Amino acid sequence: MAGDASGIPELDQDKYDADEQVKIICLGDSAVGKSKLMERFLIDGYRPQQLSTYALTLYKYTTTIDRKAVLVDFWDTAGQERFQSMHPSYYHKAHACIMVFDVQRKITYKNLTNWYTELREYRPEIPCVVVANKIDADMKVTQRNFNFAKKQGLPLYFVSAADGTNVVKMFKETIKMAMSYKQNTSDFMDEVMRELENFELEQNKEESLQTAEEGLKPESPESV
Ligand SMILES: Nc1nc2c(ncn2[C@@H]2O[C@H](COP(=O)(O)OP(=O)(O)OP(=O)(O)O)[C@@H](O)[C@H]2O)c(=O)[nH]1
Ligand SMILES: [Mg+2]
Repeated sequence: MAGDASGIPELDQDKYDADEQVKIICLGDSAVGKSKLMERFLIDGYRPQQLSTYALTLYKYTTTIDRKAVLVDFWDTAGQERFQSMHPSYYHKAHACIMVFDVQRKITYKNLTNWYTELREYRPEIPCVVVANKIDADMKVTQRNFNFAKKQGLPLYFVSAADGTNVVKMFKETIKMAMSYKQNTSDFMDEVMRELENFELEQNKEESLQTAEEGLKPESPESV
């Protein structure tokens, strides 16, 4: 189990001035290159040293889609053999998933089935992409058939965090999928959550109006 993420405060959307906020999670065995892919996308860089992610890392990224400012929270973790599975809060309210394997290690491809099963337990409907990483090590792999993605009807991207091939394309398309999921979801629980959020917003508005009105009331003669 990864570190308990439930203690993480909700990100402050206002602070980033975003119209929308989406959460994208990353899954896959240890050392498939999850963190390096984030690094490549977010800072257009890549440091080859081996550094395993400790429990959970959160990256924030802002972009504009259809003239809307979008704040993306990328969740990266060391999910892997060491922990077997993720804490449910990792999946909580995620809008898309990037599932990575290493084209050089067959076991990481086989384990996609386990990651996918767990993902669907918590998030049955969110868009998910399959990412075949490290193609720089052997370009021939792009000719091979990776049937898992096809069988599950998921998009498959051949990428390299080391040289950057397809990294931006994969992330941008995933962000778009996350946005469109958020806007058009038919997931019942998500609808309920959205209603609740709207309800809370309305309530807060009413409360602050009330406070403002009270502040405007003339002081009663007794209090003078
Ligand atoms: N050749 C090659 N090596 C890569 C690529 N991406 C990552 N690596 C190497 O693979 C190793 C693991 O990369 P990480 O990004 O730390 O893997 P991770 O999936 O985040 O691993 P955990 O944090 O343990 O879950 C590092 O030594 C990287 O340099 C790639 O595209 N090509
Ligand atoms: Mg990592």
